[in-house]
Amino acid sequence: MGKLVVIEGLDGAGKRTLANGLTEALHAQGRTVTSLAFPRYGVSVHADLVRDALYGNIGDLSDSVYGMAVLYALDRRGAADEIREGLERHDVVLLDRYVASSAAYSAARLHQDEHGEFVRWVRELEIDRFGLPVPDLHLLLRVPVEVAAERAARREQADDSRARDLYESDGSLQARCGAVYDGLANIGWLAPWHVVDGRSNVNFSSLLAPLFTP
Ligand SMILES: Nc1ncnc2c1ncn2[C@@H]1O[C@H](COP(=O)(O)OP(=O)(O)OP(=O)(O)O)[C@@H](O)[C@H]1O
Ligand SMILES: Cc1cn([C@H]2C[C@H](O)[C@@H](COP(=O)(O)O)O2)c(=O)[nH]c1=O
Repeated sequence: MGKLVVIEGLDGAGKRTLANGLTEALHAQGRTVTSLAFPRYGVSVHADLVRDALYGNIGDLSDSVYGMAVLYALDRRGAADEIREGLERHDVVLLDRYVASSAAYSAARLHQDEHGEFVRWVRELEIDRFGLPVPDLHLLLRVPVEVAAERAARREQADDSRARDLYESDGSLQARCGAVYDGLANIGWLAPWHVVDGRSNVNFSSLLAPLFTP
């Protein structure tokens, strides 16, 4: 049975870049990896509705924290079998964002913390009710909010298709979200968390070692 590894962090933190590095490091160790990134834009109708809402194209939908969270959750529910199959066939299923993204962003939008009502609700919905697989490990890619914002801004300049959405343009939301992520990591919400400093060079071997100790 493979390991379910989830990368979490702020918009622009460098999650995709870390996922690519980890995949290379796992391949270099002779291990097989399959990856998914949530929301699954272009694959899931729920994810595409999320994108429309994040760019203000579905009226007041994005005002509803729970409405948005249900769309994110349905996207993941639609991927549950693929994740389970991936775990049967591969050493690692690597996810760029998962249930903890909803916990962190939505709690931050509601000005709640890791102990709040929303975090409890999202676990009940996605894990208990939808039966989504529980991660073996979260990697929290931690960078100061200003660094993440600067990286997102640079990427926006370089790539027209990556214009910042409602959440990405909200600096105060990103700051609160960073605090909720820290809180989730602190209490080991849902699964173990390992904090990765996104400003230093990542030591992939030491990140991966705990996953494969006999
Ligand atoms: N360690 C790093 N140092 C400097 N720049 C980086 C680093 N990691 C990523 N970047 C750059 O920052 C930008 C954002 O990186 P990336 O797309 O990996 O972030 P992300 O967390 O996946 O973003 P999002 O959640 O918004 O999709 C990219 O332009 C990337 O090249
Ligand atoms: C999966 C997921 C994401 N979010 C937030 C995080 C981002 O601000 C946006 C879009 O994600 P992307 O990585 O920039 O494409 O949505 C969320 O609130 N809940 C989730 O479950």
